[in-house]
Amino acid sequence: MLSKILEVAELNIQVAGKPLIERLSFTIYTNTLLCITGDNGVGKTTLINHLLKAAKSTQEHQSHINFNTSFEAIQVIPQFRNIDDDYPLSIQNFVTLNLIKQWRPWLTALEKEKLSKILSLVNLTAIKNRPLGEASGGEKQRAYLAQALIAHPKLLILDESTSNLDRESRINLLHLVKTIINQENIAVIFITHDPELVKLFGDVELHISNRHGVMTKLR
Ligand SMILES: Nc1ncnc2c1ncn2[C@@H]1O[C@H](COP(=O)(O)OP(=O)(O)OP(=O)(O)O)[C@@H](O)[C@H]1O
Repeated sequence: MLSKILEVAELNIQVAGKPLIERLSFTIYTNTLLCITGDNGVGKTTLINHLLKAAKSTQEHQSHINFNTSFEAIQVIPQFRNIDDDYPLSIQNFVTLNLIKQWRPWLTALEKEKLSKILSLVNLTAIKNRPLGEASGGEKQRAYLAQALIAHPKLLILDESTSNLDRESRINLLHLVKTIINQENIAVIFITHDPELVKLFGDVELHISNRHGVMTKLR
């Protein structure tokens, strides 16, 4: 059964004293890929930052934003990441960064098993010892995905994660995300400018324009 992960009701967001988003309402459920679309500058990233701030806040004043999950169960793959070509950490050590709370040079048997399962899920087992800096764009995105997934999120947020990938890699990544949504019963918010991906993979679309959001059920 689908359960509610987040409910937004009549939300207004201002930046620099000016309204950016007005009276936005939407709900996101588990096993759902919600695509957020809209022109550059309509406020997609600002909306996500606003939601995350609300999730982190322990105060009850967030009556317009109701998370049914803890802040710890939300993972974000941001739009930009500083991974240079000479970034030395191996793919598996990069993924592990989100697995253990305090650094130590070993993993327990259970942690090793988790790591191996996730690396296999994102098809990175064969190159797990390769420095992340040497990985291709698509492999890097799969490593980011693995790093997020190893924390067992209930909500995963992808901010334009496919924008630097070619068409085939974009489609492969979204195929993988869809598999994970159904396997792990999670919800995914995917900010994108790619109408083909929305059409092929989106369950619902939240389109923002002129400060307002319109929800469309896609399948
Ligand atoms: N702290 C801030 N102070 C002033 N303006 C801001 C602030 N944060 C964001 N903005 C402005 O709010 C608008 C929305 O920005 P945002 O990055 O959320 O858009 P976006 O829809 O994610 O765009 P893109 O598709 O280009 O990533 C932009 O005009 C931006 O310059």
